[in-house]
Amino acid sequence: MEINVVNALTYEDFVKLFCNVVEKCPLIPAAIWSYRPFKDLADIEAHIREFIHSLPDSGKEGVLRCHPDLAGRDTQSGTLTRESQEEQSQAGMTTLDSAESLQMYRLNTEYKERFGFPFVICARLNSKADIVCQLSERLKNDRATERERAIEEVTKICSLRLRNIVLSDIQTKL
Ligand SMILES: NC(=O)NC1=NC(=O)NC1=O
Repeated sequence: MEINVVNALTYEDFVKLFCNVVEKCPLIPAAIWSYRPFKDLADIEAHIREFIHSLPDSGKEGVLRCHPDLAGRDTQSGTLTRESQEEQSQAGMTTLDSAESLQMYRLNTEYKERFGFPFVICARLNSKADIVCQLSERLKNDRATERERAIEEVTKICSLRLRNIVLSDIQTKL
């Protein structure tokens, strides 16, 4: 899809297209619409990254809290967003055996109790083993370090979701 097609979108169509590039945070495309016309896809990504990095710590933690746990309640009950469902199933999070599920539940719970927000990682770029390893490793971080690390993962998830939209045919998305 040409960037000039994106730039020509009405506000409503722009937000409808990009509403979930950051999980359950339609405020973000609603806000960056003000920066059109965009030079290219990287320009859209840069504005989203800038918006998130300019948030106060509470805002960043709010963005993180909008993410469903990996292999969590939403995954079990099938209430994930389409994007999360695809990402989690691709990382093997939807076909864990009972021991793996219990391990993810315990690690996610420990992580949330320690940091006050859920563990977030770009599932498309990690295997099941990577995710367990990262979750165990990142538990050792201090809160400020881990908040930034998790936000880094949010921007990776966002970049992949943006590419998926912009590099596919826009007409099928509206
Ligand atoms: N807690 C999470 O990391 N959730 C997710 N990561 C993804 O890439 N998709 C998700 O739903």
